[in-house]
Amino acid sequence: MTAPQLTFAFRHVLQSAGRHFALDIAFTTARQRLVVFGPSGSGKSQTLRLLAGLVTPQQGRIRLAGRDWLDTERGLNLPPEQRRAGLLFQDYALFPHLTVRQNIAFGLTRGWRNPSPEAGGREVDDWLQAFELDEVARQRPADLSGGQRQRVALARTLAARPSVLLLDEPFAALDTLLRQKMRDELDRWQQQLQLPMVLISHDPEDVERFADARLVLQQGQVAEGSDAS
Ligand SMILES: Nc1ncnc2c1ncn2[C@@H]1O[C@H](COP(=O)(O)OP(=O)(O)OP(=O)(O)O)[C@@H](O)[C@H]1O
Repeated sequence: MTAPQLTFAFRHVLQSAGRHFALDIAFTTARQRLVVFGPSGSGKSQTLRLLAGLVTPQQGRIRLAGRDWLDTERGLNLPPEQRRAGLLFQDYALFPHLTVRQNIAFGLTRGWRNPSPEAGGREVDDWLQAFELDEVARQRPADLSGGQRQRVALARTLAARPSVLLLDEPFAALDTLLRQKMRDELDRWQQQLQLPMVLISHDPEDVERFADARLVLQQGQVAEGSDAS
């Protein structure tokens, strides 16, 4: 039997301005692609932030691809840079002052504050070509279409050679046609690189396309968990 790709359990209470939200989730899957689904405010983004290590839960464990990332009982908590998660959010978070080439090179070189305009050499050339971005390599994000921006963001994420992809509504800002194209792109790259992937979405088509395993959240709890293996 194959070892589970991903297993996690969290208990975490968020508090601000007199409101609190409790997340209490446990899930295990042996599959590579997990879609986290659920209504607005059910705790999807918080789950992703906890997986990425941007937030530490009051209590929790995470094990991914044979490696422990977090075990609060043992005092283990790998910082985000050691988890090497490739994060992609719906607003893409591209650097507005850097060109397309520099944005991708930033993923590749991790830690360089200002990649030079020619940064990244051959490897960035390959990513530019793979995502059909050669012609806009010198443009800045503000001068790109939504689909181009999305491709830059995905190229930058993949160029950093992540150990896992954590994607928060990555297609939400795209029109239907582009969304379809970007789903194909992601599908292709995920399979080629064999990267474990956690994708958050409200969109049933994402579930249809990517959910080898599915986790449905409701008010911070597991409403339904299924693993197709
Ligand atoms: N710092 C905080 N303090 C208190 N509550 C918070 C905090 N951050 C988020 N929340 C609450 O946690 C809940 C879950 O938020 P989360 O962003 O994970 O939802 P979501 O399922 O991703 O929703 P959406 O689909 O709208 O993005 C929400 O009710 C939100 O108001």
